[in-house]
Amino acid sequence: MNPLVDIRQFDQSLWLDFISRPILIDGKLQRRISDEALRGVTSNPAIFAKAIGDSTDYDAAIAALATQGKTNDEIYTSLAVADVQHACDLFRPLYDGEGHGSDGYVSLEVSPTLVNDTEGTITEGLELWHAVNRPNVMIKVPATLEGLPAIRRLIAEGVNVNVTLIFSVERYKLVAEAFLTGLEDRAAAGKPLARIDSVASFFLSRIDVLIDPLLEKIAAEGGEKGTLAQSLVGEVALASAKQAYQLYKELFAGPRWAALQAQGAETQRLLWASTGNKNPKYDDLKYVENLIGPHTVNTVPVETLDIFRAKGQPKVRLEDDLEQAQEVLRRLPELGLNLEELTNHLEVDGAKKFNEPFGKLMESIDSKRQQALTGAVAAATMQLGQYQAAVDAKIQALNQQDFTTGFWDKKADLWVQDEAGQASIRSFMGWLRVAETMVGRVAEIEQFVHEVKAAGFKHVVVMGMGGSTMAPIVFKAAFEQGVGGLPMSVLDTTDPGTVREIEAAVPLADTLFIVASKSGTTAEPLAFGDYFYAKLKELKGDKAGENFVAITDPGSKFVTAATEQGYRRIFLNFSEVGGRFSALSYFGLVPAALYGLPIGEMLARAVRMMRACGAYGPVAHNPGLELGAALGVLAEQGRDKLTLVVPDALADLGLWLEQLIAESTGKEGKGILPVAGEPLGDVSIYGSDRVFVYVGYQGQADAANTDKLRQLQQAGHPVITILMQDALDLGAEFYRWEVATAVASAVFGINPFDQPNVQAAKTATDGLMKVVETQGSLPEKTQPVARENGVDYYAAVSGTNAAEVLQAFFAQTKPGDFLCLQAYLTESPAVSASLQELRLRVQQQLHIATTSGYGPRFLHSTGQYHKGGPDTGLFVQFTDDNPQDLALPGRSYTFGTFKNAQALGDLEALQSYHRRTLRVHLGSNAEQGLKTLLAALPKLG
Ligand SMILES: O=C(CO)[C@@H](O)[C@H](O)[C@H](O)[C@H](O)COP(=O)(O)O
Ligand SMILES: O=C[C@H](O)COP(=O)(O)O
Repeated sequence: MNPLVDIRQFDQSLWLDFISRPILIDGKLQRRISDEALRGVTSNPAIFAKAIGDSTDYDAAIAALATQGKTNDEIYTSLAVADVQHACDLFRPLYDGEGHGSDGYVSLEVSPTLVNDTEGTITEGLELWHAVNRPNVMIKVPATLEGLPAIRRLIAEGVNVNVTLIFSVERYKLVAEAFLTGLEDRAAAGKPLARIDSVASFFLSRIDVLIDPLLEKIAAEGGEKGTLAQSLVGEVALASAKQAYQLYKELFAGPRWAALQAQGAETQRLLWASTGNKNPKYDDLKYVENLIGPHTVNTVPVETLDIFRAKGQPKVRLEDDLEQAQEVLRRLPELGLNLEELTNHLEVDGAKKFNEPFGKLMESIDSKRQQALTGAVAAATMQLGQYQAAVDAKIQALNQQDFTTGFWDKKADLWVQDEAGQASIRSFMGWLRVAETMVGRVAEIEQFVHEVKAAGFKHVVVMGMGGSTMAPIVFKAAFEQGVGGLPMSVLDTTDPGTVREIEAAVPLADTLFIVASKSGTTAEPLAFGDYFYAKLKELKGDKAGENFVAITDPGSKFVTAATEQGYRRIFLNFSEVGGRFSALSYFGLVPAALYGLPIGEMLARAVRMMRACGAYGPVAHNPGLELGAALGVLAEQGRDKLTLVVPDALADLGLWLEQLIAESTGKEGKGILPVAGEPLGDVSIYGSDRVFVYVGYQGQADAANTDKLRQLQQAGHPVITILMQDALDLGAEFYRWEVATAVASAVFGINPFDQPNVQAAKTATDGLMKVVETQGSLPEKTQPVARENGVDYYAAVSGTNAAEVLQAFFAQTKPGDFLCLQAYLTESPAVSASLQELRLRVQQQLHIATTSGYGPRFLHSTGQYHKGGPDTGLFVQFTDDNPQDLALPGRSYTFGTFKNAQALGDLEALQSYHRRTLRVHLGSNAEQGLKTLLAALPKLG
């Protein structure tokens, strides 16, 4: 038995007189709707003042909006509208459902400063109605004399109106009249009347708060009047409500009403407001239990609602003792109390009670806004030596051409001149402002996180390739798991050993699997999804879908598949945001939030960088443009190896930067090669093809790196340093680097947003998989040139043993070349250490840049540069026997075969571009095989 539910049998609707972002996010409001028959929400300026001004819950959003240049009013409206929209969405099933009974509404009030301004109220009422853009919002308008014409007009416009601040039966009559006339105006204009709902909010406890002390004073004087006064104490509010209800019944009967009703009109129900008891002598439920009557609403504060749940006695009482109620109001004048005058005072006071907290709220927003505007983005220090003049000239030229304005206007001719290229560029520029859009989606994502935790999930696995998983990889390394977050793993390889490791490490039934694929057609994430879905099916049968979430573009085929498989949630990203530019969209932010990171703050920092880059008006220095111009000019002058130096915790930032830079710029034989994970060595080993970029933290000494960087700079190498305040600045840095990459691409005159060679490799792999499906295995076309100690060497060079093949292969090196290690192996510390050793030896002996990546991850990243960039790479591909292979459910091949196809497809692609390649097959034990190779490696150079 729950009185909150039982009260429904008396056709009384309970609404909640409160809103705040936490109750929207943490599921509390949803639970009240689903479990406790809550049927609506009212807000008012004082409620928002408490929610926003007295908490830090909205601070990140305020900072982001402030940085966008919004005024205090705009910030308030944006926050309130977002919350009301969110609440409206939670009530939408009720509103749309058959038993809606005119419920399912959320009220949003016009500014309290408009209390005596008819036109202002109409304008703002319409603005809020359109801004919230939900059929189940009610716009609250005060019942002042100036408010009445606004009510009529808004109703005539088809806006749902909650008339607030009604304190007397006389005024209530005028309110109902405004409503009826509004409906008549609308009918006369030939517009429909159905589903235009309105409530008249009659304020109760405040009446007793005002009148009781006056009565008590008279009572204290004694005599007949004293006795009468004593008998009226605590009776006036309820008596007013009862009389108003009788009037309601009268007004919404008879021919006038019948004519409107025939056109589908609903009555304007009475809503009891101010129903939290303020007098400790009275029962806490005085203004709830006594006002239960058919077709009425009571908006109840949280505490009162909870008391009603605990001990409420629902029963119709609104028409009890009607005569006595009339008597109360009739006899007041005998005591010299003029109710109308007194309630006028309540109206003035009511306006004040909203205006004062609202004023304080605006002051608090103002100070948070000012504070946000003082925040600066991390400065990039550029020590460019002999290149400084050329870079400065480029920056000046870009500024003269007003590049920043053109950039924000999406002028594609800043990059390429052909029409098709320009159209493609324009269609991928959604990333420019996606962070702003996501500021408004933080609450939605955080609500999802609460839902996932409430459902008992203990772990998250993000599965995808390239841009769809890079940001989560960076977050996992750069941050500790956040308070209240879930442990997170990322799967971005078809390597069966790694799939097994993840499967063994997570509690399957309690793990949430996120399948992230923009296109929804990439073979790897679909395979991961199929594999783990089959596992979950074994555990949970038809409920397997509960453990799956999709992030993909609208309209992708994957949306249909995920829907059919009953995925818990599908987040639709934005088709105009490309994969490697998607860190600040659902792809990065959903995993980040599940991992417990404050995504609102991260977005606020990103927006700050947007501002610095000119998103909200001209800037003297655009940090994204300046970095991009420097990288572009340096690359054109031969410094095309961007050597990234970072403290340990930021190691994986290199993966993200590699993809962004290599995949965006590595095409048409041009590009910048990101070199990540190469430890800094002696100055003498570096050629004149390097630019060094250090990304670290302010105030955190990193002497080993910074000393070496100083020496490099003194030796004439360009060095760029960016020092973040903390890891949350990654939001800003993602943005800076995205702009810089786009600008560097403009310097080269290429389209930064396509990846033709990655697509070609995907297509080649798909072709090979078709061969596997029809013939049962991959074609084995070549024989090794050498075979030694269980390791096979495949190359175009000749040699009779491993050392000779390696010698001949590396003998092809020219200054300015780079070594690229491609490991289609299970990632492990031992494998990584051997790869690092190989890099180091080559770097020290041949003085070339070295890169290393695990396959197939790098195919979706640096793979573009390998084939599309300049012909300066020496590629060593490592494969093994996939000793721990795994079957793929419903397919004729295994993960291992899939991975082999990817390696083979890419090798063929590299060779078709005449790249220098060496494939080393390590046999059944990759760790051992790598050691064998290192032992065979002769002195080079
Ligand atoms: O929306 C409404 C009425 O429509 C309510 O939020 C209404 O403003 C509140 O019930 C009152 O402001 C609360 O008044 P009180 O309990 O502070 O006297
Ligand atoms: O960087 C993107 C990868 O190629 C994956 O693409 P996707 O998100 O469409 O699956």
